[in-house]
Amino acid sequence: KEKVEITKEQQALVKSIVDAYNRHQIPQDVTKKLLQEQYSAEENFLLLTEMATNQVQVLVEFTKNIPGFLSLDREDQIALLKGSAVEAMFLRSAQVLSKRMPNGYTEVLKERVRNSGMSEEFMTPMFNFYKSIDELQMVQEEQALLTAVTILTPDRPYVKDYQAVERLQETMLIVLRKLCVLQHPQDPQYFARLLGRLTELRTLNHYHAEMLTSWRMNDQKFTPLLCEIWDVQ
Ligand SMILES: Cc1cccc(C)c1Nc1c(-c2c(F)cccc2F)nc2cccc(C)n12
Repeated sequence: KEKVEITKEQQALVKSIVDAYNRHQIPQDVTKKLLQEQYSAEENFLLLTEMATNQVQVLVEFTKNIPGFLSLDREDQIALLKGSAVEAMFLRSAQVLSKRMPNGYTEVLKERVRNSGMSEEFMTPMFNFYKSIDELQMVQEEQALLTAVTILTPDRPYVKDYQAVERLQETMLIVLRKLCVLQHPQDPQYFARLLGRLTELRTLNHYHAEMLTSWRMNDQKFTPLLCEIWDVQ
C-alpha cells in the first residue's frame, strides 16, 4: 500500500492557496441584497451582474496569490484569467451555493437565477453541475486546489509558454492527488472524480457564451469588468 505523505513545502503551498481562497468572500452587502431586493427580472439580473462582477474581482485576487502565477509571462497571465474565468466562477458559485451560504440564500439565489431572463437550456446543465459538485462534499483545500488547477490549464487560447503553465499545474495536481488519497481513503477514485468535474466544467463554457449572447440580444447591460474579461461590447 503506497504511503502517501505531504512534504513541508507542499503543506506551505496548500496553506497559501487556501488562505487566498478564503480571504476573498462574496461581500456581505451583495448577499444581503439577495434577500432584500424585489423579484423583478431586471432586479434579479442586476443582482446577478453585481455578483458576477464581484466574483471576477475575487478570481483575480485569488489567482495573483497562486504561487508562481505572477512569475509567468504577463500576457499569459491575462490569457489564463480570461480562459478560465467562467470555469473558476462556476466552481466558486457551486461551492457558494452548496455550503458557503446559509441554506436560505441558496434557494433565494436559485430563484433569482431562474427569474433573470436566463434560458432553460442553460439552467439545467448549470444546476446539474452545482449538484455534482455538492455530491463531492469537497473540503476547502480540495476546492481551492481544484480552482487553481482550473486556472492553470495550459491549453487556453493565446497561451505562449505552454510548458511553464503545465509545470505549475502539475505541481498543484500532485498535491491535490495526495490530499484526495489522505482525505478520502475509502474512495480511491475520488481524485479521478474531481478531475472528471473539470471536463464537465469545459462544457459550461459553451453554454455561458450562448447566455452572454442572448443577454446582449435583449440589450442587457454588463459592467466594464465583465465586458473586459469576456470581450463583449
Ligand atoms: C452570479 C451568478 C450566479 C449564478 C448564475 C448566474 C447567471 C450568475 N451571473 C452571471 C454569470 C455567472 C456567474 F457569475 C457564476 C456562475 C455562472 C454564471 F453564469 N456570468 C454572467 C455574465 C454576465 C452577467 C451575469 C449576471 N452573469
